[in-house]
Amino acid sequence: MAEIILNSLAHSYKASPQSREDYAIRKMTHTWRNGGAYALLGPSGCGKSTMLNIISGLLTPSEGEVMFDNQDVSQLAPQERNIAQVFQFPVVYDTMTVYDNLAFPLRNMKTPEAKVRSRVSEVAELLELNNVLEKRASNLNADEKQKVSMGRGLVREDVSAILFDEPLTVIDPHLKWKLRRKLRQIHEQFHITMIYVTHDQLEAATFAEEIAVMYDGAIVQFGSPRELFERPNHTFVGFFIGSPGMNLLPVQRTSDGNVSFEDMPITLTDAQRQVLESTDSKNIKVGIRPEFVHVWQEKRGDSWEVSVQHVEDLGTYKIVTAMFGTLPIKLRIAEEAPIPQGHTHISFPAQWLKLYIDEYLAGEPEESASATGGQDAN
Ligand SMILES: Nc1ncnc2c1ncn2[C@@H]1O[C@H](COP(=O)(O)OP(=O)(O)OP(=O)(O)O)[C@@H](O)[C@H]1O
Repeated sequence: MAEIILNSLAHSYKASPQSREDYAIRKMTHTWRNGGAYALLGPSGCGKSTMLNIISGLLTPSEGEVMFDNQDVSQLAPQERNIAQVFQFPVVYDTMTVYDNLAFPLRNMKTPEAKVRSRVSEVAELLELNNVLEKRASNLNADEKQKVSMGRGLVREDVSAILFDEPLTVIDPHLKWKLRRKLRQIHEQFHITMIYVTHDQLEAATFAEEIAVMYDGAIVQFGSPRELFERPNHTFVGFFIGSPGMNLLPVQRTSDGNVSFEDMPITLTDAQRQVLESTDSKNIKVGIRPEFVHVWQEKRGDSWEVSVQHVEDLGTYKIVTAMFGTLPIKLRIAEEAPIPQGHTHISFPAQWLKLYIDEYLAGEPEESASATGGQDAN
């Protein structure tokens, strides 16, 4: 097991990168603590696989260092790094039995056969592969093959970390949930550093204690699922996490230090006003999650009227789409709440109204500051 530090890391697939766009990973410093269960979450093409391959040594970064427990492993080959990697598609030896596939990484390290037996049977039991141990891998279905791939990652006790690159893609939907829970259980049992790449927020939240959200080659936030939900550090996190994502409203400054959206004044907190004053950026947004918008039957002093466009009944709650000025916004209302018709009134509780300057969260009270990715500018 190891703490993994990515130190001023950057990667470009181009021989002589010129601009920011030429980098698949923009310069960043990030620590994956020893024994943590992490998810690396982001859309297609944001650099997740590139980062995993740099950690495992399949790829040498163009800049920066990879440290395992203070040892610089940047120049070490994958086999010297003691990392297990499970890919999207199964990697098994078709001609071997399941038992021999699982035993392979241990035998490679000249582990005594008695130890191989006990470890293989432990992992086979965890992954419910006991009944197929004597089968040839070529006779397995896709689910079973991927379980064998995972088993080969899990069988060695001495690995520094296990990296999973969208490992459940080929797995039958009803088995996915079960396997995710299983991986979590395995983590609790063995406390191995695990990094799990996915573009699915639910998958990330069920597996990980902490999630690194990656966007455009950078980790834009690193935090618990709750932190990402309640305090998105970047507009992308607000938009990407949650269902539906955060409402983001482009706003203008007003002469009293607050902001307005399409001439509707929005009052900020003192901390938000202060930080707004300290910059002259014109890229200003406010964000509020559909869950936190207050919906009122009657007009109130601090409310705005919106016109209801659409109500989607999702059983335990409803999602209302309403026009706020010219912008459609989403409101989440409880199952038992009256369904707004025609026009309704909304307000934004100060605690949940977030300010974004140049897409990054600004003006939050210090004590609620969450961990961030610590990315350098590039
Ligand atoms: N071998 C390569 N050569 C050139 N460019 C590459 C290569 N591999 C990835 N890229 C580019 O690097 C960027 C990051 O890709 P990467 O595969 O790391 O993203 P990802 O988040 O894992 O995406 P996905 O979820 O689709 O696998 C993308 O723009 C991609 O096109």
